[in-house]
Amino acid sequence: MTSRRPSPEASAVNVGGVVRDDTPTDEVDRREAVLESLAGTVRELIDAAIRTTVEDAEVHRIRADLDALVARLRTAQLPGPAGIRYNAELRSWNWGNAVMGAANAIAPPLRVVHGPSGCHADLVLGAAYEGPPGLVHGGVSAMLLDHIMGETASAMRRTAFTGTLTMRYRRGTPLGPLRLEAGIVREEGRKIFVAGSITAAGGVTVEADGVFVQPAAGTGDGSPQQAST
Ligand SMILES: CCCCCCCCCC(=O)SCCNC(=O)CCNC(=O)[C@H](O)C(C)(C)COP(=O)(O)OP(=O)(O)OC[C@H]1O[C@@H](n2cnc3c(N)ncnc32)[C@H](O)[C@@H]1OP(=O)(O)O
Repeated sequence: MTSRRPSPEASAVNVGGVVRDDTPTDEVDRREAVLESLAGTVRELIDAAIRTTVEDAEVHRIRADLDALVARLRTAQLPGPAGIRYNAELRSWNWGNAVMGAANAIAPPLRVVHGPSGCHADLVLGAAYEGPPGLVHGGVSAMLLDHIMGETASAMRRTAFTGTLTMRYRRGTPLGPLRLEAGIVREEGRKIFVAGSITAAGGVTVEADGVFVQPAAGTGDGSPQQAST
């Protein structure tokens, strides 16, 4: 059975940087699952490439095989980054997002759970996220907190950009299972103040405070309320 792919060039209308794309939701879901599966394997590849100890000649043979696979993927591709798309049902998708993009093997990926008092996410970080030996890179911690705090500020109903993000690294964050949490502290006009944290087995490792700013009316990015940046 053949299946149609979401076809951004055919049906996309650009609305202020976010693209209206009338691909039906069931096709978006199907394609997302396909790309997510590919990203999972590429994520394994990244981890394996970091940790392999096979001999040099084998590394060269594997690289040649991978070069051929990359060429096959590039026979049909977008002209640039994936961006954010949404359809008439306000199903949005941002498959290239650095933190939670379904097609992005660099993304951990983050699965954010929205609750009554904020958001949380459980994830496991492996060798690809190392900074100090055995510990999470500080920039990765900031990236993860930026995202979950931004989602918390946005609350699935408004656009809010990171204005200022302040990190306190209390102790090293070990690679492995982690929990991210974020909650709104207060709001003042267009500013939303958010607190966030990373917790590992031994307790809190990183705390963050952020000011997220809703762009002034008429200067938004045109996205539907639930589109993620
Ligand atoms: C479901 C959705 C999920 C979404 C998840 C998103 C997670 C990811 C979040 C990100 O990473 S967003 C990408 C990183 N951030 C950016 O690229 C933002 C770049 N900067 C901007 O777009 C603008 O500078 C910004 C929207 C932040 C503010 O521009 P405005 O023109 O709206 O600000 P304006 O000068 O009118 O100031 C409005 C208020 O915000 C305050 N403000 C402005 N910039 C600020 C800043 N940078 N930090 C703190 N406060 C700031 C400013 O003082 C003022 O406070 P008061 O009302 O009390 O006077």
